[in-house]
Amino acid sequence: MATHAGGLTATTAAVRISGLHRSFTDDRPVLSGLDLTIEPGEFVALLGRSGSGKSTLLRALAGLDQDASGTGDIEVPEQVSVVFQDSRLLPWQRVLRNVVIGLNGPNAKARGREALAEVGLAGRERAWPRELSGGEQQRVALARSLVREPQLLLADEPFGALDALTRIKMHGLLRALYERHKPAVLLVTHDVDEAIVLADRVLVLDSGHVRTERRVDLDGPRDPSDPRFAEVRTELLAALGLAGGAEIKKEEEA
Ligand SMILES: Nc1ncnc2c1ncn2[C@@H]1O[C@H](COP(=O)(O)OP(=O)(O)OP(=O)(O)O)[C@@H](O)[C@H]1O
Repeated sequence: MATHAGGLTATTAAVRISGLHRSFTDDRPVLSGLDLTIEPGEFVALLGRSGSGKSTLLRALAGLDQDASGTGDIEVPEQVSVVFQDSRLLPWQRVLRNVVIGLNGPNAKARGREALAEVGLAGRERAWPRELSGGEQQRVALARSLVREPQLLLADEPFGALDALTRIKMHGLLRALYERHKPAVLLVTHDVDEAIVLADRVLVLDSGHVRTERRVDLDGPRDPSDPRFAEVRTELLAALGLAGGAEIKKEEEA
C-alpha cells in the first residue's frame, strides 16, 4: 500500500480515504472532509455536477494533485493505473511501444501484444497513434493501463470524447476487461447510465463530500430499458438535483 498523506494502519481495502480536504483558493474548498473506502475488485462510479470535485478526487488518488493544497489520509495500492479522456499516447511512438513504455521484464513486448489483443487491436502493434480512431486510441490507453496489472484503475471520463455507439462498445470492453483482471475501479463520469451499466456502486459527490451512495444490484447484462434500471437512474438524477429528468429537459430547451 502507498500512503499519500498522514498515517493509516494497514488495511485490506484497495482505497481508504479519510477526512480529505482539497482547495485551490482560500475561499472555497473543493473537497471538505471526504471519506471513502473501495474494496479490492470493486467497481465504483463517481457522479457529480460539473465542478463538484470529481477530477480533483481522482487526481488526489493518483498523486497528481500538486496544484491543490489540503489535508487528509489517502491509502492506495502500489500498482495504480490512470486513464483520461484523451488517450495521452506519445505520437512519435508506435502503438506497441506506447503500451509497454516503462514496463520492465524480458517478456514486456509479449505482454504488450497480449494486452493489445485483449482490447481488439491485434495486428495494429506497428501503427502510429495518428492512424487510429479516437475509440482505438482509447483502447490502446486501456491496454497500456491493464498490462501493468493494476490493483486500482482510475478512469476520468475515459469515453467522454467518443460517439454514442463507440461508447456503448467501450462499456462492454471495459466491463469484460474488469471481469478478467478484477482491479478496483474508480470511474469518473457525467453519464448516469454509464455509471449504472458498469459499476457495482455509484457515488454522488456534492459540496465536497460523498452525499449519496447507491449499490447497483441488477443481475445479468444491464439494460437501460429495464424498469429497475430506470428506478436507479431516477434516484441518481434526483441526487444530482435533476429530479425526474425535468431539469435536464429544461436545460436542453434553453
Ligand atoms: N489546477 C486548478 N487550479 C485552480 N482551480 C482548480 C484546478 N483544478 C480544479 N480547480 C477547480 O476545482 C473545482 C473542481 O474541479 P474538478 O475538475 O475537480 O471538477 P469536476 O467535478 O471534475 O468537474 P467536471 O465534471 O466539469 O470535469 C472547480 O471549481 C475547478 O475550477
